[in-house]
Amino acid sequence: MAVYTEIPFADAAALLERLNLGTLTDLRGIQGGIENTNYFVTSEKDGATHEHVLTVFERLGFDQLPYYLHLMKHLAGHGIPVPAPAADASGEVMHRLLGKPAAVVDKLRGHSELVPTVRHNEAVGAMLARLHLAGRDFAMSQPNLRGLAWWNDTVPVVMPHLEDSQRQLLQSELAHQNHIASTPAYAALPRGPVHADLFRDNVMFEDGTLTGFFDFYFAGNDTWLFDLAVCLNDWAVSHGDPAIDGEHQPELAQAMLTAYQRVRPLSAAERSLLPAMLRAAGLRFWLSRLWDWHLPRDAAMLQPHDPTHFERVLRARATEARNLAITLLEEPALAA
Ligand SMILES: Nc1ncnc2c1ncn2[C@@H]1O[C@H](COP(=O)(O)OP(=O)(O)O)[C@@H](O)[C@H]1O
Ligand SMILES: N[C@@H](CCOP(=O)(O)O)C(=O)O
Repeated sequence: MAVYTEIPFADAAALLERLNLGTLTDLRGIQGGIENTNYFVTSEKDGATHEHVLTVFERLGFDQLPYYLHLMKHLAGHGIPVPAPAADASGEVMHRLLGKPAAVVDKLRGHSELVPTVRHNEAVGAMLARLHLAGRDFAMSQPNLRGLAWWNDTVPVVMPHLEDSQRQLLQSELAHQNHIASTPAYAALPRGPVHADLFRDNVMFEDGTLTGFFDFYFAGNDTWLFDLAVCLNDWAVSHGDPAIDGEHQPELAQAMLTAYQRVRPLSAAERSLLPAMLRAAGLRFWLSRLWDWHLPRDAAMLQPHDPTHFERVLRARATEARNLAITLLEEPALAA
């Protein structure tokens, strides 16, 4: 479940009224997600029915949210299918409900594809590249708050909860990522606003067609390659069966990479650092899952994901990443 804050009907109705979205007719808590309180809201305006998503932010504060909400607005304005946030009469897109920050965004059609095919991965790869290009003239900047600085702060916090082999993996990977971040090749990576959490459950499809990317609340300015690596580690690995969980799925990875590069070919620096970024993306989500698992801020408020899946992903990427990336990038279709 993901309704941490119960929103009274009257409060939601008053907010919709203020946003000129009509009269609230239905308010349904959404069972899904782990970070925020989400409701589907239905309203009537000028004889038509409208659907939106009302989010109350449980972790993020009033300082960080403008970046995410304005990025969504910017991308939607540039033709990327992203839920646009509703503004009040003064143009403000961040609102307040029960003392917490809140937003109302367009409801996307369709559902998530948890077992994607090559077609789904092609659609996501192409749209991700379009998103990166569309973000180039976004005026605001905010670091990826789950980036290297957070990894360095958080590794010592989770360390006491781990077994020796896990400690070793975490420490050596952090050292590797600190080294990579200091190299000229890393400095040469193109960057801009990135989603940074574009997992299968943050993309909608309807009848096989991509209808949108959502949940931008881990977005930030970072390398485009890191964003692509986050996607590859979720959309192109095995899930579920413990015997193969976390294994690379070459056909799915190839589909995403090829489609991405048709829109924006990777630079030489990006091609050389794909293995390192696949590891970085594995580390990022293993670490956040460990942190949620072992150090819940409030047990009643969090539904942590299983960290072991990303431990497997990281171990696999750390041992195979170089060969894997070389194979992927040597495909004739991708040769520069
Ligand atoms: N804009 C949207 N359009 C349609 N459904 C949405 C939208 N935003 C959220 N949802 C639904 O709410 C669920 C939880 O949202 P999510 O952003 O993943 O929550 P959290 O940030 O708490 O992890 C999603 O799985 C999806 O079903
Ligand atoms: N995608 C992350 C967790 C973030 O949760 P979300 O529901 O907001 O996408 C993970 O799988 O660890």
